[in-house]
Amino acid sequence: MKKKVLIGSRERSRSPEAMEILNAQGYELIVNPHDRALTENELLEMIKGVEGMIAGSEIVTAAVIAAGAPTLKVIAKQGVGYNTINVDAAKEHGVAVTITPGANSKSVADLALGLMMAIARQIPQMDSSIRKGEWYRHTGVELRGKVLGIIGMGNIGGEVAKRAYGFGMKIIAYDVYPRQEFIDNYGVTYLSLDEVFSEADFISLHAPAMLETAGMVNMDRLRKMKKTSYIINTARGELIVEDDLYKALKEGIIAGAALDVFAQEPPQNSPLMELKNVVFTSHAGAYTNEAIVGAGVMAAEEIVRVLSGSEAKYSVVK
Ligand SMILES: NC(=O)c1ccc[n+]([C@@H]2O[C@H](COP(=O)([O-])OP(=O)(O)OC[C@H]3O[C@@H](n4cnc5c(N)ncnc54)[C@H](O)[C@@H]3O)[C@@H](O)[C@H]2O)c1
Ligand SMILES: O=C(O)CC[C@@H](O)C(=O)O
Repeated sequence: MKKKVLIGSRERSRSPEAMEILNAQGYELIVNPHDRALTENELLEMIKGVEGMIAGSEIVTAAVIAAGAPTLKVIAKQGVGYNTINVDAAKEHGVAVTITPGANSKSVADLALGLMMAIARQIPQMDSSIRKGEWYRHTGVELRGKVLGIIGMGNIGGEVAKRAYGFGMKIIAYDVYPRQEFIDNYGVTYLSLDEVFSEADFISLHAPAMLETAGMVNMDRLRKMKKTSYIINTARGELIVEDDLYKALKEGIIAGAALDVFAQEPPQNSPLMELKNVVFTSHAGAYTNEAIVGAGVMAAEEIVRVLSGSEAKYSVVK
């Protein structure tokens, strides 16, 4: 009997290269027919009898993993933020969970810099004002000479530092594991979390969503920031207390924000939408042709490794 593999990732994040790798193994592919994340009910149906799964942004709950057991052997996240997968349940059922480190870091870093420039020069605001027939020149600020604070200096944080260094920014960072290569290559100075918040002109978040980071950007930290400073979040919505950010933006405690990720996606009736000093993108950091192919291929290779009896290369189940 053919081994079944569920492709959970939505249509536009699927790469033909990844599908070819799986097809070449003779697997039967069960494919998410939608251009959206599968719901829990859909997953509960589709996971039955499946041995491997490529996961996109859908939430893989304990119930879904239990419904896939004991056939399910591996869930390969096409991406790096595995807070969407119940890893404890996977461990309990002997299911490997893998990620694709580095595959989308350049794309996310490009977007973080794009957002930084968008808020520094008010690019979206000018675009919408011209469309209304106006001709208003916003005065912005240069990135050169400004202090960039990076929270979470891993693969994406490192790529952001590389780009910001090219722009002549001074880079400070907070990470639980400082890396010498970033000090040597981009002159990064590691500081405490509170020092980064008080010294930065721009803060870019790149830490994973976990107990220790949930709500790390709250009113206490926002009040430590300069009134002229900006915050950019391309990591996870859980890192920011959105009500506090709204208040800080509305009351001029900070100058602006750019958000690719939200506590609830898509955001529903968020007061942030009323504000002019915020720029939004739709969790699109990893949505480039290059990252989709890179991460898709890495995820497919993990499925093949595990289903052919080898060890996964990038397992997150300890
Ligand atoms: N917007 C998007 O589409 C998108 C795409 C990819 C990743 N992401 C998010 O970005 C995050 C980072 O991705 P990455 O590839 O750089 O991962 P990574 O593992 O390479 O880097 C994460 C860094 O955060 C550090 N860290 C861990 N705990 C911390 C803490 N309590 N405080 C500060 N730093 C801490 C780690 O030491 C590591 O250096 C992912 O977890 C994911 O949630 C978002
Ligand atoms: O939800 C997605 O498809 C993007 C995944 C991305 O956020 C990641 O963590 O790598």
